[in-house]
Amino acid sequence: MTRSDPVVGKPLVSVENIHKSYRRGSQSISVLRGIDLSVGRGDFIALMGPSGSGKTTLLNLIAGLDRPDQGSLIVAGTDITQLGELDLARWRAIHIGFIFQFYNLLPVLTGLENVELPLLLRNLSRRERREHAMTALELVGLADRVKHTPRELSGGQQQRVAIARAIVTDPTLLVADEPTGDLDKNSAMEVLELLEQLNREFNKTIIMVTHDPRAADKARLIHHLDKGTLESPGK
Ligand SMILES: Nc1ncnc2c1ncn2[C@@H]1O[C@H](COP(=O)(O)OP(=O)(O)OP(=O)(O)O)[C@@H](O)[C@H]1O
Repeated sequence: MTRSDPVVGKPLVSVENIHKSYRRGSQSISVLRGIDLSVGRGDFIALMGPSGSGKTTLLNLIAGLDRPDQGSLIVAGTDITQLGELDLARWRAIHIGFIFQFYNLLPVLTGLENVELPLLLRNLSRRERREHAMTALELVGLADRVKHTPRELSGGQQQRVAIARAIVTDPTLLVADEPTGDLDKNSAMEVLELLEQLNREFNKTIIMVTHDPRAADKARLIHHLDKGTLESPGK
């Protein structure tokens, strides 16, 4: 990953008139109702809104984990609504780094092995994989914890391992769903400062779903979702 000056500009994510509903029995629940959103390269945005307003649904659509019923989703130059399952999975592996609320680390692997995982899909030697993973772990401040398994680490340390895993492939976009939702105040602040550093120093584009106003405060722009529609951004 290269260190660079912050550049906010050309949209990296362009969401147009997205609609999404889920079926529950015979009922159809409309979750997103005509969302338009543009996220610049190098931007850091927070998605806020009441529980059930559709934040995770929108994040998953942008990250290519789910598909909209209607609308276009241009992310990193590709209309991902047009990709088949296999191409979409390949696209995700190249372009998206995922950070989840509950870290989603594999408990039987060490921190280093967890961070190496996304690199198994790349054409790299074992040594190269190790070097890349070590660099990512150094960046998140965990070079001295690489042999620990997740249960030997605190929540904040586990989330930092998860962030190292998310950045190890140098993805175009980082998506974080409640990254501080399971952390105490101090660990949450460390994780947020790390995200802020990735955005400012490494120009990583970040979309973060959060309920936490302190987390949203770290973003450059806050978008509010309410009942499936987006309000004008504020900050
Ligand atoms: N796979 C699914 N099948 C059926 N309904 C779903 C599915 N995923 C989400 N929903 C429903 O869609 C609505 C929006 O969910 P979503 O998780 O996007 O909201 P959210 O704003 O992220 O909420 P929270 O803040 O509680 O995480 C909710 O009513 C939820 O129950």
